[in-house]
Amino acid sequence: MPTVKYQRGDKVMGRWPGSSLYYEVKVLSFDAISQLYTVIYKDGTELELKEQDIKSVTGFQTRPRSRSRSPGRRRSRSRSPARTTRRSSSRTAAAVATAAIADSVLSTSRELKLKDTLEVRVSPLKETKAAENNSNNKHEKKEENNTPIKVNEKSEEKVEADAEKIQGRYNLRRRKDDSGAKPSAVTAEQLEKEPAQVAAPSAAALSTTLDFGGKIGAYFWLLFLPAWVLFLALQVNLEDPSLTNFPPPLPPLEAFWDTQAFGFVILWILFQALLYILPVGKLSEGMPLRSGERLKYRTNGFFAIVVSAAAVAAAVYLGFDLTYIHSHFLQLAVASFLISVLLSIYLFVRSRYAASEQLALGGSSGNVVYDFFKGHELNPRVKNFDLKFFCEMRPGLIGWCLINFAMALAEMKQHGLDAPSYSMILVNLFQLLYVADGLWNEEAILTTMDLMHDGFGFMLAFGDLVWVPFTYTLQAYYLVSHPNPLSLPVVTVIVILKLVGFYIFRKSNSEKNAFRRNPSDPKLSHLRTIPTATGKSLLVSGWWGVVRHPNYLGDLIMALAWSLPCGFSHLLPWYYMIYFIILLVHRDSRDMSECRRKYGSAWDEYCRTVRYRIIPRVY
Ligand SMILES: NC(=O)C1=CN([C@@H]2O[C@H](COP(=O)(O)OP(=O)(O)OC[C@H]3O[C@@H](n4cnc5c(N)ncnc54)[C@H](OP(=O)(O)O)[C@@H]3O)[C@@H](O)[C@H]2O)C=CC1
Ligand SMILES: CC(C)CCC[C@@H](C)[C@H]1CC=C2C3=C(CC[C@@]21C)[C@@]1(C)CC[C@H](O)C(C)(C)[C@@H]1CC3
Repeated sequence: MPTVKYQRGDKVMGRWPGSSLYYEVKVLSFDAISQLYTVIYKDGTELELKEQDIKSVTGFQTRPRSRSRSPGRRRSRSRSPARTTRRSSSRTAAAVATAAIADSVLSTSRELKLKDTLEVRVSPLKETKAAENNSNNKHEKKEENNTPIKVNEKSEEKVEADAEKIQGRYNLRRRKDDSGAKPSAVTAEQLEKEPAQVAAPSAAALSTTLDFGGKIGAYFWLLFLPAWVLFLALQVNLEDPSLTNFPPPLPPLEAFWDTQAFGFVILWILFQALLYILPVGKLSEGMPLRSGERLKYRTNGFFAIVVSAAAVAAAVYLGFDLTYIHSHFLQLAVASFLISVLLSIYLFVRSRYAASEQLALGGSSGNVVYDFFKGHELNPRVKNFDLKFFCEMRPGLIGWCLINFAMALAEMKQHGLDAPSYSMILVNLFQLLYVADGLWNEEAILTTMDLMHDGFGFMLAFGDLVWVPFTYTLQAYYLVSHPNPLSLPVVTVIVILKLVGFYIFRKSNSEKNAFRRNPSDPKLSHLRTIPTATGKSLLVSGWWGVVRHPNYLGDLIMALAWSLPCGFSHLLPWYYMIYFIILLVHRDSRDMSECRRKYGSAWDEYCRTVRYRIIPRVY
């Protein structure tokens, strides 16, 4: 850090975002582009601060306070993270944040009513202690959902809202670093005893660690993913689709391209775009961005799938042969691939001109190939048209159902059936339910990792436009030429399995979504939570108290129910299940690092309380 005011390793006073309180912090790094310092508080919480929010220890003076304060508040206020970690391990940055937020709110609003509420709110020692007890699996004392108080829900909401606003105003930024560093593992003692180690981590540790195998990985995935789709598309048509048939017979080069197929894909995307922009349905707010802004999204996905179904029915009625999709699967996939590449190039170029506030943290490695692959801009929009949201929820997802339906028609045509087979019906209905449910609850996608954290680049563009419609449909495609008759009892068992998975998936996703949208929701008041330094809490009972990713568990059970109708003669229809296990295990570990960095010791406490990641007592 050559020309910056504070150097790596300096002990300085850092303002707690949203408050006028300063705590001792160590400078870890400085980012010349964003002009932000990454600092570490004594309890291990890492934040990014602007220079104006940092003061040198020597020049620092405690602000004299003339306002009268209750003993509760005084006690809470007098503790810095530093003192806390040394004296009482129960005091986390969460408590500090609560005090800080309350302090700021009080400074700006002197309404007596709010102050009264905050007097209760800012006595977090007890609650934090309770949370700690929970973490030791004692759970005797129930921590209420709207911890630390359950006195005045209205005021609580106001405080949450203020906290959000404040965070936005102060541009609170987290450090993107996938090194797996555990902030909470860095104790005050370490800061005292091993300043060199903590204050000056290696360059490697400080540099942004890259997902997906880094730069080399990006080259690999760029080549492997399209090749893999091609491989599967060629395999599924073989009489004996098997890994032993490698390489599958390649068709002549000209067979890969069909201008008409390309035209159909373009038409489909335009049609979906038209439905997306229609002023029908709700305008939902996304989660607050770093700037504090909340983007609006037109969540009319269910309307889009209903209109699409009507349009497809009309086309069939008018004589369009949908089995074209079966016979031109490869050409449609190639056309979609081309579109995803063009889109990714556009996204990459525009990300170069995007303001730093609009970029995803960690999306920039400086390496063109990696940045192209991973995506850099968080919410690329053309006017109000959100490209990431649109691509993730519309053409590919609804296209998946369209292709499945076309496979059912192809099966009937190929085998001269009056109706599709049981296995085909199950696969079609199960996956239609999954997609329709996703579109019905479209707002919930706004609290998922992809929308909140990931940049939009090749990985998601390809994933949304090629991977989903052309690999998630392989079970239906497989059944066209590999019938698998099912008895009614087997059908019943598979249906029950699907419903169980769906119940877990939907309930857990809705619980988290409702909690993130309104932590004071009375319907969730029976749930225990852990407060965190960011002002957000973590659910520690209910679905999110069973395992850390109950939604993944439900999703995996559903995936099993999708493969079972295809039988056990080949591995290919089980491909989705295998891929999905790998994807979700990887997503879970990405999310773990992200949450650990975000929530520090509170996350570790959550992990101690909820020990298993996806499958209770197994994993
Ligand atoms: N079919 C498919 O191909 C795929 C399906 N999916 C499905 O999509 C859905 C979304 O998945 P994904 O985005 O990966 O992950 P989640 O919806 O599980 O989101 C993870 C986020 O939830 C929040 N969170 C974690 N633990 C808690 C807790 N205890 N209390 C409150 N909030 C918590 C954190 O965000 P914060 O604290 O910042 O709010 C965390 O980053 C899942 O159901 C998944 O199965 C996902 C990928 C592919
Ligand atoms: C190409 C890569 C190897 C992997 C790309 C991953 C993407 C295909 C998935 C990432 C997250 C997704 C989600 C859904 C579809 C698959 C992708 C895009 C989802 C929209 C499916 C429907 C669900 O109901 C959902 C919960 C809304 C899903 C959200 C995540």
